Amino acid sequence: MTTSPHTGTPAAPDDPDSRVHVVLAVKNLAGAKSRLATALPGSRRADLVVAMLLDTATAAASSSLVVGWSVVTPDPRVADAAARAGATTVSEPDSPVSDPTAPGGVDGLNRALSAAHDAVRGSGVDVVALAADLPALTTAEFDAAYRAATPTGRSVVADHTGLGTSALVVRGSGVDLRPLFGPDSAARHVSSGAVALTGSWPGLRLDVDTEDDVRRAVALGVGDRTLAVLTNAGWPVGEHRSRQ
Ligand SMILES: Nc1nc2c(ncn2[C@@H]2O[C@H](COP(=O)(O)OP(=O)(O)OP(=O)(O)O)[C@@H](O)[C@H]2O)c(=O)[nH]1
Ligand SMILES: C=C(OP(=O)(O)O)C(=O)O
Repeated sequence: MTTSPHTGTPAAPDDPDSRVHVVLAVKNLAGAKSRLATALPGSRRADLVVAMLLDTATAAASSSLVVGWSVVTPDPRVADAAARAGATTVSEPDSPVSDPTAPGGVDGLNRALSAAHDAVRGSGVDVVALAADLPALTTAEFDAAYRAATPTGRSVVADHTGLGTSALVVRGSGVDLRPLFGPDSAARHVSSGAVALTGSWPGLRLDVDTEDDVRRAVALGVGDRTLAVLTNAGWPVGEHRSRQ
């Protein structure tokens, strides 16, 4: 996306194929990345979630295909950071969960992504629902996955475990996102008609949930914000490679 660095306002698209809107969802920071609780204290985990979101979004939004990106979150710090980076922020949809600080479970994530899709559908864009924890994602991988996606319908990029979903791509007018994130979401997306994309995209597939995932991401090369948080937290980044 060609944007003003200060306002994030999309400029005139410089690629005739520019028509992609990216949507990302992040839950309340207090409950985020709980599987990293033994590796990083709460404040560092929160910093890491924000950093990974911004590194992920920056890699995607740097694509000439991308005309905009949205973040759905109930968390004011996430919303503020996303807006400053140029995102449209979408309000978290109402949840049947009574405690407003509790994440809405996977249904919360799917409701959030559907709300972001609803906000842009009808404007003629294709949509990529992207995991918000892909700090090794590259713009080239994002472009390749979008271009490999079926031109009319849904396509899915499984994560590096083969079980989860890194990206759900919707191309063509009138196609529903129908997000089915959660356990075994890759298989459930395929069962519901999404085409499984088979490209070799290690950064796109590497969603970071565990300590091992952090190590894998550092080995691949993470974005600047993620690297800074990990370095400040004393994480052994060693001879860090730049994200390619
Ligand atoms: N907006 C929104 N995002 C959500 C919600 N639930 C999950 N997410 C996001 O969806 C992605 C996957 O969520 P989870 O696997 O439940 O949580 P996580 O923070 O990645 O990791 P764990 O706490 O270790 O499970 C993360 O980016 C979350 O922040 C929700 O109810 N609303
Ligand atoms: C919810 C998902 O992601 P995570 O691996 O973060 O649980 C998913 O892959 O559907």
